[in-house]
Amino acid sequence: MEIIFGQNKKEQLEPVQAKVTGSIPAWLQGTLLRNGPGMHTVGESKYNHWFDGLALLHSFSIRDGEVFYRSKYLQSDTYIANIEANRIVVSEFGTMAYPDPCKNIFSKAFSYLSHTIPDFTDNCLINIMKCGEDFYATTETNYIRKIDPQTLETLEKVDYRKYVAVNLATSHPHYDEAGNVLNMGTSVVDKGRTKYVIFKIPATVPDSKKKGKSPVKHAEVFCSISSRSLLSPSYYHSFGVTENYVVFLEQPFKLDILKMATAYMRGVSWASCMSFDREDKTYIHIIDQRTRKPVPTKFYTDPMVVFHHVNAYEEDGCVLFDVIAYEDSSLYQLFYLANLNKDFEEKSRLTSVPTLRRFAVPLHVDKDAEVGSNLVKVSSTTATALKEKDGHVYCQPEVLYEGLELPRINYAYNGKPYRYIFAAEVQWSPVPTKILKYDILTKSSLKWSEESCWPAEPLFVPTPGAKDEDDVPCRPSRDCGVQGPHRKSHCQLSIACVPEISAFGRQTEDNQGSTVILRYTENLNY
Ligand SMILES: CC1=C(/C=C/C(C)=C/C=C/C(C)=C/C=O)C(C)(C)CCC1
Ligand SMILES: [Fe+2]
Repeated sequence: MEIIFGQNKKEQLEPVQAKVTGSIPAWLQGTLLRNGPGMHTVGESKYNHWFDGLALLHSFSIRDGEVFYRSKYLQSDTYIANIEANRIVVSEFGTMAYPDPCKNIFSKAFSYLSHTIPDFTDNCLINIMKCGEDFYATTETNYIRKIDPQTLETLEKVDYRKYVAVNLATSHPHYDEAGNVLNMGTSVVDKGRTKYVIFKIPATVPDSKKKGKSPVKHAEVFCSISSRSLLSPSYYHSFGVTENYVVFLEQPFKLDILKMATAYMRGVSWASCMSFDREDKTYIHIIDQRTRKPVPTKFYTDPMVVFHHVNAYEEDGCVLFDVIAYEDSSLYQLFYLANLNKDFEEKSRLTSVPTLRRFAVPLHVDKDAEVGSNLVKVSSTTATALKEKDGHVYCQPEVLYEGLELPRINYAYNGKPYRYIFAAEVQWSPVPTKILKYDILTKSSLKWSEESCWPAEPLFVPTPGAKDEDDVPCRPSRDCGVQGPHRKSHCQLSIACVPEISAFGRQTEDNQGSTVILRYTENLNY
């Protein structure tokens, strides 16, 4: 296992034809871009954490039932500095590194309170973001890297801070129908304030301003929320949107800015500056997109750790939102490469299973409502919101499903009432072995798995012109190749099962690496 996780992956610069089992429907055309860590050893030095690895870009070009795969390392300043020095010289999430004294491009790694935050890595390994016609590799620092989606070449480095004051930003932005990007970031100790900043990147730039301008240069602050604490803002990996609101969880999984400011001197990683406070609460901020202001009521729930929001929508005066939640922050712990050893499947166990929780937040709190009464009047959920003496509202979720991560939806339903979640099934081990289609209405699920296969984040691709949320209209023997009496379920799931972070892993017999497979899951066992 250690070999599979920690082994440096070879680039595949020339497109190679993938072996396709089953048949890919004729309408599934285009290029799927993926990102993830690919190199964990440089010279003699090794990263400590799987999320530290140097970004390897993957592309799957799908046309006429054929798939061509290629991959290329992101030529970030971090990658180039490491390769030139033949050792790790830039700090990542779980590894503190010291620059080459001669070429110290990332040398300003500590400073004082007004410039508390050091210069971070541009090893953009987490996701790919589309801004207008441009594609960017992203991580959670202030840097993003433009890439060429065809050749996977690395283009310019963009520093968000030039346009919006954020030191950190999520890798899970939202997109509206026109392709405008909505993202969130944290601005640390800026003019005496630490705040969460919601910002927009327009999909298109007005003609007059077009010359050489990428949409990111037109990023604008949409609104901001003060952090509860100047020196310990919450860590967050994603957020939710409905048609009119933004949902932000200020969770008790926090960054300690003073620890971060001294981490370089103390020789400890950024990860060691994050902690989960199980005595604290999770604050739920609901921001009205029309007024650009938070709904004034203080909503909160029990302490939890959320990485992925699934979806959110408005119903009967409430914002309903679904998240994958943990009881603590042990997930990050498991991805230390030292833990991903041979006994990993037995020994490396989560201390809580990721659960799908639905929250209901009442938008208008009746002043006359009795203390202790449930303000949620939505019949579709058992989630509650109890009014308290001080006017605060305590939200308790409905647990919908236990054991899933890497959730995706039909994105046309983002922010809207929806029914289906596509995810990876995760029980006690952080490595998924099944793909899941969860039906929120019937609370039932369908699963796919195959021996020695580790599926990654499944992507839902709707059939052009599809009517149902999960629809792949079935044209017997044409698209999905299934003969005889036809059930829609034969080809119901158009999942392109490919890696979210690192290559889709099929354990090879000699355990010497992973083969990339694109699998059209027409053989889901319903
Ligand atoms: C480098 C760096 C960071 C990197 C975080 C990363 C790389 C997070 C990856 C998260 C993933 C992949 C979550 C999946 O659920 C921080 C802590 C933001 C801040 C300090 C600098
Ligand atoms: Fe993620």
